[in-house]
Amino acid sequence: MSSSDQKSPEAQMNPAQAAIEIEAFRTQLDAWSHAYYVLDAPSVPDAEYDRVFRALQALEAAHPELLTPDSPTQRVGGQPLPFFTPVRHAVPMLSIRTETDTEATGAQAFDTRVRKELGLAPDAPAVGYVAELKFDGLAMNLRYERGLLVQAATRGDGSVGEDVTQNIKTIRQIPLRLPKDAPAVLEVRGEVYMKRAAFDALNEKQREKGEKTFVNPRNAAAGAVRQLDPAIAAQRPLSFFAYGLGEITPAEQGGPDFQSHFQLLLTLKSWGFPVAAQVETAQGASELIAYHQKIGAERDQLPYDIDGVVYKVDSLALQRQLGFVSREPRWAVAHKYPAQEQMTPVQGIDIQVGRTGKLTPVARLAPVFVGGVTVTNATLHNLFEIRRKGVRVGDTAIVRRAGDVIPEVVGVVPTPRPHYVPNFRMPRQCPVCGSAVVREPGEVNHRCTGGLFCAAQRKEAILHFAQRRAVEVEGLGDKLVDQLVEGGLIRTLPDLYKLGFTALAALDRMADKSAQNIVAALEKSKHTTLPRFLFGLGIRHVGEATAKELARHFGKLDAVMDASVEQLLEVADVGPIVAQSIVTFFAQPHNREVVEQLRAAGVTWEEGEPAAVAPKPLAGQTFVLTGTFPTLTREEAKERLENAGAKVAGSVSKKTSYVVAGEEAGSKLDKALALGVAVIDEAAMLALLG
Ligand SMILES: NC(=O)c1ccc[n+]([C@@H]2O[C@H](COP(=O)([O-])OP(=O)(O)OC[C@H]3O[C@@H](n4cnc5c(N)ncnc54)[C@H](O)[C@@H]3O)[C@@H](O)[C@H]2O)c1
Ligand SMILES: [Zn+2]
Repeated sequence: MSSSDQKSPEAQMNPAQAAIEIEAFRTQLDAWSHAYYVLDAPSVPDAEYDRVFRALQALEAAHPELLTPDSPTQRVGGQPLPFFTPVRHAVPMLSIRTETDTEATGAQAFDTRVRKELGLAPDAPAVGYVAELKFDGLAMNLRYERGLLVQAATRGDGSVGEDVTQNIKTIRQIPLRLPKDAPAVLEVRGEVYMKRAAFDALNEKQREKGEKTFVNPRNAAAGAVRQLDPAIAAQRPLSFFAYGLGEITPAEQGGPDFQSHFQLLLTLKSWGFPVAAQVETAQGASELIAYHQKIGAERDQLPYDIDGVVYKVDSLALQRQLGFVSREPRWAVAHKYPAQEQMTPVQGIDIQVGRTGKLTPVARLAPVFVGGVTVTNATLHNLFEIRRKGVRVGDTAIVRRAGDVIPEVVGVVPTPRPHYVPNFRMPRQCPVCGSAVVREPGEVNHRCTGGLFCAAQRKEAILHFAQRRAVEVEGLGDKLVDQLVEGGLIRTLPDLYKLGFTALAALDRMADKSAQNIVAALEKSKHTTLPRFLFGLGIRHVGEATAKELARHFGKLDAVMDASVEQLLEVADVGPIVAQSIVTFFAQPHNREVVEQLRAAGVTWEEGEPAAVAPKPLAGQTFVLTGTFPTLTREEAKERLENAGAKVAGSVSKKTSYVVAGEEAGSKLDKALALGVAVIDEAAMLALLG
């Protein structure tokens, strides 16, 4: 406490009141810690946890008689999970004191404290430090005996961690064997983390499968490390950085005689451990401040999350002299940056239409400072993510912004809603163009079907139409399309053919010669073919090959436009999803108008006669699928069979033509055998498909 007469609000509280407050804070922090450390599923952002943690620290400081050893402020981490073998650490794994001030003064405060503890005179030389990144992952103790990795353990509660050796062995960066000069016993400490790109890819995959996503890379890494199945851990790409030591053969017994932390890190590197390139030595507070600022500016560009930097006294002799307080060393401090996750109320949910027609729900937020910028909206990805995370208007969202990735809502803080709020629904019509919104079976995303007309999709539509494999307008690239659309010269595709030399030549950075070339290219593009034109319309799932088949089958554009799902299904290569997509596309009046305008603008092709319909090889046959196939997923097999005209049913009956059985086939196989239905494997099915 300062010597001033003014008492802090904590100190003014009477002891009974303080005891109640303290108890409430401890209960809250314990619950959050359990979710965070034990379940790997944080329920609030770190910033919120830290805020309550500091409030508890302040109360305990003002009322030291209420401090108990079981307080969250006195403990490290969480209980180890019972299904891992416990590992008692030879040297405890502690926490690091956090300098809460994210400004430069944080480094100053640390240096002042160190100098005071060491009893240095004001004119004594600057203290030597090492400055490192504070990786946002989980701490790991790697134990090597006679050069071999024998055990990897989590921090756990600091004294007892969990044996996760099998999972850690899947991290390629961690050496399994050390060079000859490594000591007989060596424990290396460092952080296991997941790179942001790996994390984004993992979540993207989870999202596509409609499965639960991870809140942040730390959480994903912790979940992977504390995974019972090493095969799953191996699929989650993890990385490692070394930053310190646990037990080591003493110098008297032939171990290395390190003098400084920096020397220790260099040696770890020489033994094959990854050490961050950003580790630096620094003299005194001013160089620490400079380091904090430099890394702060680079933070967004780093391929992994850091939540701050760590300063350590470099001399190991001075470290020993400074020693430890209950849960942290006195010779190190973490100096943070603005948090990458914050809480804020959701004020509304808007829909954004992307350039390919995907509808993305976006949370409109009360402005919040996160990851170094003020954020007012954050993506919710898709309807299923909203449902899974349980986000409704009025809820308090946890918003994450890391790197230059767009901010996202990773969850909500579970709090009761004061009144009933309906579940969010996706609109049935595109908010930009009014066309029908669809979601295909097995897909998580909703899409606008007005591809040719929708203002959100116009750039994409023009580029797709003008590409070489479609209606080819030579010289019409990305930049020019941007210029034309943003300058208001083109609203829909047919406007392309209204562009004259004068309008083009008037554009910025457009030479007369280039303008002439574009006019000529546009003229030339008017003579095209039906397959190119059909492909150029950008109908979802209609690629070049399908466009060719459609043209061959129907001969004329109008026949394609008016075809029913059944008629489309007769086309080789067209299954139910493609057929539905074509029908929906031409059911949008605006898409049809655009096609008419293109024809009116003079786009022509030679039409042909419809081809004689070759019956599909498996028309009239019914298949039932069961078990896991060696090469195809069930969905793929179904699609292939349906494209070939077969029906795929869910249960076996006398009418079933074939049961395709894979590994671990279930009761359907028994039924087929009982009814005498033909049972084939995947290879035989592929043979039938031809
Ligand atoms: N959101 C929640 O509900 C919740 C709950 C509990 C804890 N937390 C968060 O956990 C953190 C507190 O945990 P803590 O006590 O482990 O402290 P800490 O994680 O802030 O600091 C200690 C850890 O830093 C790591 N570290 C990274 N880089 C390092 C480096 N270069 N040198 C040394 N160590 C390095 C080590 O793993 C070490 O264990 C806080 O950020 C807190 O917000 C959050
Ligand atoms: Zn639209």
